[in-house]
Amino acid sequence: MRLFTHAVCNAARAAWRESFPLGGRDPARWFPGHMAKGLKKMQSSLKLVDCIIEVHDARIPLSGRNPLFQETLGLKPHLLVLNKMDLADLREQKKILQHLEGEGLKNVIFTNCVKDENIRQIIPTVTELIESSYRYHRGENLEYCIMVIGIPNVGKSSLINSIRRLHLRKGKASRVGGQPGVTRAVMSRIQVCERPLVFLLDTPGVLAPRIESVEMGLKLALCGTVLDHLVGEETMADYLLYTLNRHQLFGYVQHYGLDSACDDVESVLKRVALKLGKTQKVKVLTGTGNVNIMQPNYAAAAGHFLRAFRSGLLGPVMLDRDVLACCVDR
Ligand SMILES: Nc1nc2c(ncn2[C@@H]2O[C@H](COP(=O)(O)OP(=O)(O)OP(=O)(O)O)[C@@H](O)[C@H]2O)c(=O)[nH]1
Repeated sequence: MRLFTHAVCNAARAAWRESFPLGGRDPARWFPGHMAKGLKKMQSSLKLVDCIIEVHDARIPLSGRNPLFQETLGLKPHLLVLNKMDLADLREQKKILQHLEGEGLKNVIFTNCVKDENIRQIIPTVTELIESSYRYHRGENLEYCIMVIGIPNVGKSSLINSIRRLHLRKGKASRVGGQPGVTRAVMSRIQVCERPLVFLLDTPGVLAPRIESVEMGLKLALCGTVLDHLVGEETMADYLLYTLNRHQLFGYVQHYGLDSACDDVESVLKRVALKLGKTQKVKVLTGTGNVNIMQPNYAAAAGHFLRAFRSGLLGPVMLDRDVLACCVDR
């Protein structure tokens, strides 16, 4: 423990990169441009639904949402669910809510689908929202149909399963997976509650057609909304390291048994690889011919570093801290 405290003190004194080298990267190449079909299908199902639940990742509450959702599906009452709250640093929750309210989003709930946290609030909130939006009482026997939308891998299917588990005590109805793109089509209605009678529609994740900046692209990639190999695991690991250091989140030092925090991704990944025994034989040409040497497997180490972050082992993170810092307190 003393060792770790010492390492953190060293880290706090160290000079971290002020910015991340973004030049030459083209996020347009990371994000697939074939999601328009899903959005069209969602639009055509819109007449069947009373309300929209938009799920987004609580680690990026202010960025990366698809603006087309508001444009094409914005006619219906809208609840924003910021999921994966267990992985997010929510110390500035009030500021986040203020900022979202400024954008016209008054109905926001933070959830954790793994532990069913705050899930109980969803049905009463949406039914109240529907009743107040349509300004008439729909009666006891009517059913509600709600479409669940969002970018890939934010937990749309998990949310549906979680609501269903809580209200109906039934198992999974929608497929869940750690990779983006598990749900590929707008699904048929899934009953999630008996009283009131509520059906949810699961939909495929739809990313914005254009990513505003490289940094936003990297944040979206860290949250797993795009396949890692399209961005490059080592680039993502470097951006993760940069973010953790700037936020003074030095959990990775202890997690990987490093001597101190460090801003050089190659050194960190080398230590990660050695600790995990992830080394590989590489042929090197020397004056006496080819010799085999053992080298750290940087790709495997980067993958491990990303998985540790995504499962919360490196501590909760707020990737939108820079955006929040620009928000004016009201
Ligand atoms: N830690 C944590 N993980 C979650 C939470 N909700 C979902 N997950 C995980 O996130 C991953 C994606 O969940 P899905 O429910 O498949 O996400 P989706 O939005 O339906 O994904 P697509 O089908 O790609 O659009 C899975 O590995 C889930 O177990 C949460 O609240 N906390």
